[in-house]
Amino acid sequence: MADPLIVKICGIKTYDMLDVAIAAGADMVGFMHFPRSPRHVSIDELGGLISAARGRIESCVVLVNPDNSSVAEVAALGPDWIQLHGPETPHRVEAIRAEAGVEIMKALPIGAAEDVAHVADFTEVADRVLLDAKPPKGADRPGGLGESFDWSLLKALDPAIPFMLSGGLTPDNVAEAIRSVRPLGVDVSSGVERAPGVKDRRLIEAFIRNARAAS
Ligand SMILES: O=C(O)c1ccccc1N[C@@H]1O[C@H](COP(=O)(O)O)[C@@H](O)[C@H]1O
Repeated sequence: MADPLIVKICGIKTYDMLDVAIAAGADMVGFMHFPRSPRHVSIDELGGLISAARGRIESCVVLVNPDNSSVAEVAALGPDWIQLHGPETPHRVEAIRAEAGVEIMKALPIGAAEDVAHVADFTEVADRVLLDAKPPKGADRPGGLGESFDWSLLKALDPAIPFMLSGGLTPDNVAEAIRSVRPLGVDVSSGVERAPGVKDRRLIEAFIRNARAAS
């Protein structure tokens, strides 16, 4: 039997929405620590949210090209995962994993066949890879833009590489995404919001329901 689908709800900022994601059956929640994001939470807020998640759901802090002191500061809060969503090289991912002592998810931007070829460079240095849409030139952040990518590019990916899928997923397209690319898991942020940074309970519930039904 195939492993159960992992569903991650990212960009949670409030205790209410953390409770909603848990009650709706999510497996992971993500907290953004990146000031340019509409989902940014401060270090103090992160500490509280990670504690509230502990033992109830896996927590993941999303960082963009962090320096060693940010990694240490976040790792000390005890999240289950750190997601690296910037231009970190394989060497840097390996160093951060050693420094942090928590599981590392490496987000990789996919926009063309050459990006798919690059995924294998990260499978040994990260605990999991997350394939996201490549942001358009001039974007002010590397993710969380509600943009999807051409999933057919993933036909070229080595089928032995498990991956999470993100980028523009919504309650309406998540089932099709799962049937098309058979990911290990799905990750959503914008698609379960009613405005940038404002999560919506009904959208979270619909996303998880539709994802489970397709898996
Ligand atoms: O959410 C953000 O603002 C963000 C900023 C910087 C890096 C990553 C970010 N979000 C992550 O991007 C993917 C896809 O998001 P979406 O569903 O397309 O909005 C997801 O992992 C977000 O957490």
